[in-house]
Amino acid sequence: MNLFSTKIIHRSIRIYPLLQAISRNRYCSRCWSHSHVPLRSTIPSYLQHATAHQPTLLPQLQRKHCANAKAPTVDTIYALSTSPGKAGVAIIRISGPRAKQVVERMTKDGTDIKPRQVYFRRIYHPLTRQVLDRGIVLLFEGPNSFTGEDVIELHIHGGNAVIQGVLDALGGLAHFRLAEQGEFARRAFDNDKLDLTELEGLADLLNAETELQRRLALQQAEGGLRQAFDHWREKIIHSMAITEAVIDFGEDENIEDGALDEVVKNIEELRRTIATHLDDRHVGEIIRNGIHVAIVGPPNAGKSSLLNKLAKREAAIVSDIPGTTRDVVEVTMNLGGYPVILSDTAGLRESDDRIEMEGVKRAKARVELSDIKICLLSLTGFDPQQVYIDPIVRQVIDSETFVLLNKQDMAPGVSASDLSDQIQRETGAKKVWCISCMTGQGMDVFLSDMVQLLKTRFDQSLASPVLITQARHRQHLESCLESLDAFLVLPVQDIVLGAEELRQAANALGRITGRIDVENVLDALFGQFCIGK
Ligand SMILES: Nc1nc2c(ncn2[C@@H]2O[C@H](COP(=O)(O)OP(=O)(O)OP(=O)(O)O)[C@@H](O)[C@H]2O)c(=O)[nH]1
Ligand SMILES: [K+]
Ligand SMILES: [Mg+2]
Repeated sequence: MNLFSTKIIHRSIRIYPLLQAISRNRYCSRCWSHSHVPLRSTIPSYLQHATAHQPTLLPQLQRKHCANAKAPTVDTIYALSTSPGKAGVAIIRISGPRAKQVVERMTKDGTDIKPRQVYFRRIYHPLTRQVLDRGIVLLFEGPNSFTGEDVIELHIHGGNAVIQGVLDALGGLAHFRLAEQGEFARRAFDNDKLDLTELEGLADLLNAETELQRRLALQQAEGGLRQAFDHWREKIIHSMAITEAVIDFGEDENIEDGALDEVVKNIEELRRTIATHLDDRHVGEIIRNGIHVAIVGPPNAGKSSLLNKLAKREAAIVSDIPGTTRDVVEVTMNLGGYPVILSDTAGLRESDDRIEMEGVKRAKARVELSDIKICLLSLTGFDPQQVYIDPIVRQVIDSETFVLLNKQDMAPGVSASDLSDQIQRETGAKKVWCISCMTGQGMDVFLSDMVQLLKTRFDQSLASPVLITQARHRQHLESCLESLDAFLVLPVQDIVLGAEELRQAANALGRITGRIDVENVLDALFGQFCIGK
């Protein structure tokens, strides 16, 4: 069966509907890869590819995937999906072609089980018929399950012997085996239930420590990024189909005038969209990884005292000896829902002590890497008439720095607000507060102001549905942008090169969602999952 013969194509009055068909069918619907189709291919040749890969064109052909797609899995896998250890309830998840056997062989009357309904059943050993436990049995029939295969969940009592008994019994069934780390998620990916960004979102959701990280991860796990990236990729692929049709047939033959102008216009628009998303001040990545806040300042200002106060534990050594802290001391904390990684650093000063100078070097390096810089100064012996800040400290204060004047308890006569204003003017810092780590004075105001500042800095960007959360996404988006730019500067005659640039751009987006070149990313990703996920 040849749906579109070359003859029909040449005779077609309007090539656009056909181009749409091509742009849909030309790329393997499974992997969206196009690399195995020669660039200067004829329409029949890509229809040949399309029919082999696109079941809607030739339903009698079994759905065949190209090399990027996975072979069907055979083993049925099982694992404890809840945390190991004693608990009220434990959930064992089973996925694979033989999953239903669990119901048939390990419960009585197993045959009457309907998908997505809850059954309270005795659970038996399939061979000895010994009762292992009583619990809930749930069936999710493929493809409407997490993995896309038949999935059984057994909710049993969370005692070690019960769990082990049921796991051992499952191991006794033929073609059943314990799942590897992240294998359930892997099957979900292989069965097109999730793309790479959704998997990454899922991993982040399991690791989320704060409200904001949870929100961000959930948005991504639900396909927020996939939709955007796929949509952009489709736009490029559509433009590519038109470009290649022009290569094959020339703009004069049956192709609407200005087809290429339309392509250029679309690509320019897409370029702007992607550039806007890249210009996001790294908000998504910062929230995902934690906001790095560095505390710097002269020795004995109370930096370690501040860190301990905020962390609510004695994480760093405090003493009245200047130069106590040498290494960078890090604590993670939740500041009003924002994930913060707070670093205490060595006091900045010139010294003959080699180890202390190494500490100073590390302090400066940490300041460079931080998203937010807090410079702590001591009010002991501070003379408001003649403010002196050591040049080595002054160097790190810029218009983005927050200054904290500590030990307010040691300067009782000084007006906090007047002094803050004065120091702000003199140093050009972003904002100045007076506090005391000893008495807790001024601490509430400082913390609520900080949360407000974080809100101002992050919340607007966080509302965006397409937030780049990983360096990996940024890298591929940048290379996509580079290819689009290269396409846009090419003269019209270089249309063959232009099509190649578009292909590169589409591939770059495909790498984000895992349509192509995914193996190395997958290995790293599945390592983050536990056995039962
Ligand atoms: N009176 C008073 N003393 C404080 C306050 N904060 C810290 N101190 C004291 O100041 C001294 C130095 O505190 P640290 O926290 O070790 O100071 P640091 O800035 O980490 O010092 P280095 O690590 O040596 O750079 C200690 O004796 C603290 O108890 C405060 O608010 N008021
Ligand atoms: K100290
Ligand atoms: Mg210290």
